Order: sequence, then C-alpha cells, then structure tokens
Amino acid sequence: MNANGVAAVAKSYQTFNPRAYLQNNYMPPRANFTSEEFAVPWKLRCLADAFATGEIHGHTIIDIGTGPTIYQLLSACDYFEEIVATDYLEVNRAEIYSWVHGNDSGAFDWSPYIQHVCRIEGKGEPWKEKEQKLKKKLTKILPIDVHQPKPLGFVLSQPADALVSAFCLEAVSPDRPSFDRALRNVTTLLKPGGHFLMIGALEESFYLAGEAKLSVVPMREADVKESFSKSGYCVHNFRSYSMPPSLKIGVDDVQGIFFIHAQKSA
Ligand SMILES: C[S@@+](CC[C@H](N)C(=O)[O-])C[C@H]1O[C@@H](n2cnc3c(N)ncnc32)[C@H](O)[C@@H]1O
Ligand SMILES: O=S(=O)(c1ccc2c(c1)CN[C@@H](CF)C2)N1CCSCC1
Repeated sequence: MNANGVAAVAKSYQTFNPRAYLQNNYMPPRANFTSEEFAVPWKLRCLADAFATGEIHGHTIIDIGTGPTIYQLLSACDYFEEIVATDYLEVNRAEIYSWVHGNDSGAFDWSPYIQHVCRIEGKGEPWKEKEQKLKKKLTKILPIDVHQPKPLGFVLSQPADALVSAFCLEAVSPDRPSFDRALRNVTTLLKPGGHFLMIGALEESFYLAGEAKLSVVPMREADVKESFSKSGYCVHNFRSYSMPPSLKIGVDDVQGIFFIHAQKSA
C-alpha cells in the first residue's frame, strides 16, 4: 500500500471547499443543459438509461464519495428503498444533510438537475415529487475511506444491492495500484451479483476546489476496464465523452468522462 501517497491525498483534502467545487463544476457556464452534447446532460443520460433497463434494483444503493452533490442519485430513486450517501469529509456530509433536511435556505439549488432528469426519464413526474422522494430515501449520510479494507467500518450490517460513484476513486488515489485496491475495498460493500455504476474522469491529473489543488490519477478507458475486471466484475456497458474545449476553463485538466456499468460476479 502506498501509505505516504494516501496520507498526502488525505492532507490535500483538508482544504477542499465544497462551495468552490460546486461553483467550478455544477453551476453555469460549465453546467450547461441546453444540449445533450454537454457533459452534465451526458452524465444524467447515462445514469437514467442504466436504471431504465430495470436490471438495477433492490433495497439499498450506496453512493461512494458523494461529495456535496446529489445529481448522481436522481435516477436511482425509483429503484431503491434506501439510498446511502458517503463521504470522507464532514464539510461534504454537511452539504448533503443541509439539502436533505434544511429549509432550502443556503443549500445548493439542484432543481435544474432534477427538472432535467424528470424530462429525460419521460414519466411526467413533477420535479418537486422527485426531489421529495430522494430526500425521503436518502436516510444515511456516512463517513467513508475507500483506502480502508472496510471503507465504512462496521456501520452497515449487510452488503448493498448496488453501488454508484462519481469522480471519486481516481480523485483520491495517488496511483493505479491504489485505485485498484480502493475498488477492491468498496466492492466488499456490494452483494455478489450486485451492480456498480461509476462515472469518472479520463486523463485528468488535477482539479481545484477553492484553496485545494487535488491530484488525480490519470485513467484511460483500458485502465478502468482492467481495474473492474481484476476486481471480479463483468462489464455490461462502457461509454465515454470527450470534453469540448469550451468546457476546459482551468479548474481541472480533465480530457473526458467515462461511464461504466459493471456487475459483481455472483
Ligand atoms: C471529485 S469529488 C466527487 C464528488 C461527487 N461524487 C461528484 O460527482 O462531483 C471526490 C470526493 O471524494 C471524497 N474523498 C476524499 N478522500 C476520500 C477517501 N479516502 N474515501 C472516500 N472518499 C474520499 C472527497 O471528499 C470528495 O467529496
Ligand atoms: O460533469 S463534468 O464532466 C465534471 C464534474 C465533476 C468533475 C469533473 C467533471 C472533472 N474533475 C473531477 C475531479 F475529480 C470533478 N463537468 C465538466 C464539464 S462542465 C460541467 C461539469
């Protein structure tokens, strides 16, 4: 284990600013919904399409490295009874808590995302209904460390039916072996035969979140597929998106995004 590298990552996250991170990635102009050619609609479409297959359902889904965002949970709402958010930082867990339980004052406004997902899911669901449904199902907001063999400690009594994760493992792993170990660690949280939906960065080496400059292990498509295969997954779907120059504004050096739908061997 690259203990020094993991410790350096943990130190770098101590200055992570959730609001700056949200500003950099989830607010206009970067967060553009006007066309499916943009990154955010692409991500939401990948998740909506995966859940629309009906293959991914059960009682509990765990989001690995939730951060201060909830967009990655919107299409899971109709397929799970319980949604568990997790993050390493208390400041991020507090952002999620504020959105779920707060009176909307000060919490981040996810309504454009909720409205977009209701539109592309095509069920005619009022966005306020989806918002309330997610808030009701998001029952746990837990500390996590993907570099620990038991990332959630001894909190959960049984493995989850599914996992979802967005921009986490590559953003917290100092190198490829650490990424592979982290994937193996979080896989212990998933039941055999369970599904894992992951969105992540391609060929990214850094990103900014306020004062924090975070290192990212650059991943290529082949690296992602190899990691999942080595962790005992069957890859059902892999899609990638190339970042247009207009979306490269200096807050990171991401070149593209990947979406992978993989199933843990039974
Ligand atoms: C790039 S952010 C991703 C946030 C969100 N999922 C998204 O889609 O934007 C990476 C997240 O990983 C969290 N993190 C940092 N170290 C971690 C660790 N050792 N284990 C799990 N999560 C960690 C950070 O606090 C941060 O919220
Ligand atoms: O949804 S994104 O693809 C996105 C969203 C979040 C992140 C990245 C990219 C890349 N850096 C990650 C650091 F880990 C965080 N997006 C990038 C283009 S503009 C809107 C936001």
